[in-house]
Amino acid sequence: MRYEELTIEGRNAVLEAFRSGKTIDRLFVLDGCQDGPVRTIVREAKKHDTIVNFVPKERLDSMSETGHHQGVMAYAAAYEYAEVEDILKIAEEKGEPPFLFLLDGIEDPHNLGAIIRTANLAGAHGVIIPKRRAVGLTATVARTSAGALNYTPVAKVTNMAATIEDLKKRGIWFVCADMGGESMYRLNLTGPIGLVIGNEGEGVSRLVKEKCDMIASIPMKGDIDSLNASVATGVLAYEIVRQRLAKA
Ligand SMILES: C[S@@+](CC[C@H](N)C(=O)[O-])C[C@H]1O[C@@H](n2cnc3c(N)ncnc32)[C@H](O)[C@@H]1O
Repeated sequence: MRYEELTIEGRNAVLEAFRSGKTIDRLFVLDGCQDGPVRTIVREAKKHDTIVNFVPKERLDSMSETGHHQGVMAYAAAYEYAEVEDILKIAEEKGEPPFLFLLDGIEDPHNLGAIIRTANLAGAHGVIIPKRRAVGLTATVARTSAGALNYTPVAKVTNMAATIEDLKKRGIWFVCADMGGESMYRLNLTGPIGLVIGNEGEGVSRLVKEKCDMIASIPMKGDIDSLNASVATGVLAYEIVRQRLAKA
């Protein structure tokens, strides 16, 4: 495991962090804020022996990375990046064929957070992101994931193409999401699978695309050229879920 500092902002994200057992060092609450959800969070903090600081709005605003603290912020001791092996182990323990998301350079933290949220709810075992030229696990990512980041492991790798090559040897098939591929409705997406999603501007890099076994497209009928990366992830992930359920 590798560690990074993490600021958690927003009521839902902070509450989920407590409930998932994450170690929260300090909780900051807007002075005078006493409504039900905030009282629940403060109760959780006391249960976990977390220091609670009541601070003025200006202090919270100056600490906030996202501007959306909703009167509640927390410092987590660390965020744990998983290893790819940890993700495979989760699939094995659940007795399920691995279902992974590989993000080839997502830069927008809102997209990454939304994708982690989808990964969690679609039953993906983990998310793999590259070390360079991509957003990492920031406070905005944590907040946008709506707590999913506490449950869905995220691994960082140096070389996405090499990771795919390695995982292919272990029986995982890779489907590249791209506008110029085969309709996703005609592909068999039921086996151990890695869904590869491209960068918001450049799409999936040539090297990574070449390593993939299939290229899947979501049919588009409108006038513009592509879906948002997190929307495309959601649509494809749920086609994978549908096919797996239909086969079960
Ligand atoms: C905003 S798109 C990238 C658009 C970029 N201009 C390009 O030409 O690739 C971000 C990613 O979302 C996925 N995506 C978007 N629309 C898609 C579609 N209709 N079918 C499959 N994947 C799609 C792809 O993985 C794509 O790389």
